[in-house]
Amino acid sequence: MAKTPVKVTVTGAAGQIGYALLFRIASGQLLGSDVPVKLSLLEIPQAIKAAEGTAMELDDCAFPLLRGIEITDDPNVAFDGANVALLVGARPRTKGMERRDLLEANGGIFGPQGRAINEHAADDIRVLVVGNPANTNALIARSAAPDVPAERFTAMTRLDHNRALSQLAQKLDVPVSDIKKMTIWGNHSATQYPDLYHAEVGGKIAAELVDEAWLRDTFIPTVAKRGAAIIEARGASSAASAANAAIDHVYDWVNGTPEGDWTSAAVVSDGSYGVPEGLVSSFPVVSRNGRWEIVQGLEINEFSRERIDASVRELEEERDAVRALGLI
Ligand SMILES: NC(=O)c1ccc[n+]([C@@H]2O[C@H](COP(=O)([O-])OP(=O)(O)OC[C@H]3O[C@@H](n4cnc5c(N)ncnc54)[C@H](O)[C@@H]3O)[C@@H](O)[C@H]2O)c1
Ligand SMILES: O=C(O)C[C@H](O)C(=O)O
Repeated sequence: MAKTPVKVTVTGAAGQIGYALLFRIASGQLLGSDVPVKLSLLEIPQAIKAAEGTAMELDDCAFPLLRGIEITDDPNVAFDGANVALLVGARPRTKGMERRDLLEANGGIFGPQGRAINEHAADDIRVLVVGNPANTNALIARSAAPDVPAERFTAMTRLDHNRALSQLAQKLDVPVSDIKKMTIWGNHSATQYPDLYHAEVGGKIAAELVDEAWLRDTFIPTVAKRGAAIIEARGASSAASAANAAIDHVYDWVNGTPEGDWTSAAVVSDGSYGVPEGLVSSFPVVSRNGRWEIVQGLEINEFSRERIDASVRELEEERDAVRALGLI
């Protein structure tokens, strides 16, 4: 029997992540090689023409799973019947812009998008926020969508997770596939905490396989500041690796994480590990039956506690700032 196409809405579709993402979605890598998709591209009016150009290229790939492309500058149209929403488009920080201005400008994007999702998306909508500041943008969108279960709003820390896997694999000279149970805690920012006290390599705890100075002074800052290092090297922020992480996040969410392992995602906190309820914070998670579940019962040592708390404090400050602006 023919399957109904899944509607995937991508905002900021004409941007650099959009360009790295759309072809992979259309080829079946987001949801599965037997799942037909319809793409909806949301852009600002000035970028609609560029989005049309990308759509022409998508057509020219003749992807068997691609069942239609819609291009619009209206969130109510873009999210109408959407099953998956990838919120990539955001207002970048420009020269002279204060953090408050950045949060306010993004509130003007993610509030209306959250409302449009609330009113028009399909009942099974799943939202991944990529655009920065990703965790707090997800909080804003979620607050604007009271009728959508909170668990459907997530923000992306899978790129940080993948970066941590690669850094550790290179240090230990092992394939990435030998590493299990990596965790990113907190915010997608320089305060994030990549945790080696639960990660396992060949069944051994990773923190016991590296010296403490490397863990503290090299591993953590390299992972946490990798985004800035990419910008410095490329002259533009990460695009293909960010798109890859978005694909990994949604694929696992829909299809489940492998037994005996977990991944990292920023989800709405239920109070686990002392993270205040409602904050969108990164945790170790598994996906079962299409739902993220926070891995429970991990022992958190003092070193980890301090770092998780520092990142969560930053999330609380961002939450308080958007609350003061009336955005949540
Ligand atoms: N979470 C992560 O791990 C991660 C990693 C890399 C980049 N990012 C963030 O992702 C975002 C996008 O990055 P990029 O490199 O693609 O940027 P980009 O500037 O190349 O593209 C952004 C696109 O968003 C569009 N846009 C702006 N406002 C919009 C709106 N209201 N509705 C729809 N589209 C809108 C712009 O027209 C532009 O085409 C940035 O905020 C970046 O910081 C996050
Ligand atoms: O866009 C950025 O500021 C960096 C990005 O979030 C990244 O982690 O690569």
